[in-house]
Amino acid sequence: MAATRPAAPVVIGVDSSTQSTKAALVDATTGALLAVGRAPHTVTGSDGARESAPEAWWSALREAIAAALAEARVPASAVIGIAVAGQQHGLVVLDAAGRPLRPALLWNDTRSAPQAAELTTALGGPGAWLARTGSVPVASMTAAKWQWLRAHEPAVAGTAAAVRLPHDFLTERLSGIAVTDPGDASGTCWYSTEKSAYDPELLDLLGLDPAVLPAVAPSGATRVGTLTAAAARALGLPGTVTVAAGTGDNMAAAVGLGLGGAGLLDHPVVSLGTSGTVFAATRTRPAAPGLAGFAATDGTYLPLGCTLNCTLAVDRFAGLLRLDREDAAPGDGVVVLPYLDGERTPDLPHATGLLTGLRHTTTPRAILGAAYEGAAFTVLRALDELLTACGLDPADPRVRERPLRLIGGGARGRAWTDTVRRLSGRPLVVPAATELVALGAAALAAAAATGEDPVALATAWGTGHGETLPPVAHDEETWERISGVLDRAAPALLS
Ligand SMILES: Nc1ncnc2c1ncn2[C@@H]1O[C@H](COP(=O)(O)OP(=O)(O)O)[C@@H](O)[C@H]1O
Ligand SMILES: O=C(CO)[C@@H](O)[C@H](O)COP(=O)(O)O
Repeated sequence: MAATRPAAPVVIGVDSSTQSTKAALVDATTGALLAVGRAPHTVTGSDGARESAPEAWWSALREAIAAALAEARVPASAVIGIAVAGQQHGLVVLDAAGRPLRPALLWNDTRSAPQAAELTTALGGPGAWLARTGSVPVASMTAAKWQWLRAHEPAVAGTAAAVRLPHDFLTERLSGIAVTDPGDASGTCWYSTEKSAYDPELLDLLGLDPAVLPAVAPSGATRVGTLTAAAARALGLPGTVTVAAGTGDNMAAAVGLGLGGAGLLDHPVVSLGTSGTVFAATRTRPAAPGLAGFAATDGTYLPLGCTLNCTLAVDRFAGLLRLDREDAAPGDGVVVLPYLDGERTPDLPHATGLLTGLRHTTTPRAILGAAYEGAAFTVLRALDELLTACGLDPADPRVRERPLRLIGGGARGRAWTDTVRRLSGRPLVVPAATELVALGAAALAAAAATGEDPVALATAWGTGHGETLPPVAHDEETWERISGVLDRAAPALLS
């Protein structure tokens, strides 16, 4: 019979993202990853709609934790803390008993684009929003989703006793406490990153009663309570387990990478998942119209660019072409703008995919390669915007030689890393740990249980360490070709 592990204290970091829940079981002292349990999510909807059932996230969380505990053969009594990091922005509306009134409207649901535009105008334009929230409303932001709900389902909006984000819905299921954190709150567009509090005038504008919102835990204060008796029973864990405030998935990834706000533009991060994101930790409050000016978990900031079409869109091209996702060649003059879900960066919510540059000699592999190029270009262009907003010249060789950290499911793929290297011309650091969001959540959980600093813990654990891939020549020809197609096509893709 195999020996069981000694019961050293462990923590659970949960990544409840768009496509799945991942639960990382981590040694609270060394940061060693003992096991990862997974459970898939279902996303429904077409023509811009994207919804998931919050109860299914709760079931997936239970399933993923049970799988991780079983795999590691760790006794439940060893668990001392838990934290949830979730996909950002989703609108969860609950009745007075905490039951969802309808499926959640997800971050990549673009039906709220008209409401985002109306909100932008109502406050006096992008500058007014940037000054208060750090972000201009786009379809992804929770405020736009709330307005969509008020316009299309007023009875549901009118009866909502609680309004939550995905991660704080789950945190409340665990702890019984209605609490969110500054990072995820900053993705609502009703939280002021200037004042570190909900903005009463914005709540008025949105007709939102503050009583339906969770409290915002102060920056850096991660402990909110312990498991409720019902949650402890459902998870098979002791009721003494500390529950942390948790955060949004991108903020948790920053914690997992040990990013905490000091001179951190040295290491901008590119995440390749359902969303393509680019972010960096900064000490100054960012404000650029094409970016989200999020707060981080610790009182610093996390300016971020986010695309709607990354790994899923490219996998769709591989499926259509009946190719393996790694069976791609450079685009060879073909340009794909893979905006199958509309797009957020650039703000083209009604866009559809575009394919141009075909010849008799074009191969399926080149079309797939062009899809990778189009998706990577869109993320990397947002990186240039981010660097510019932070006062850096993206073309400066001293800036170009700073490594990008590449994370998310796509970072495991050769075609992705090759394409990002070629289109960025930058060195890449690919962390050996694949579940940076869950590991960041685990650091938040360990910090909540022990009182230590989560970023310092993740740094000591070394979760961000990985192989450095040297730069390859920047493929300027492909970059300029895609850039030209996007500039010419954008007016047509607007409607
Ligand atoms: N080995 C791999 N090579 C390339 N892509 C991969 C690999 N494994 C997973 N992926 C991609 O990762 C994506 C999921 O990434 P993940 O960061 O977990 O997404 P999310 O957090 O949005 O749910 C899938 O859409 C898939 O395309
Ligand atoms: O909307 C954003 C960031 O602003 C997305 O990054 C979501 O947070 C979803 O993340 P993934 O499921 O792709 O990890």
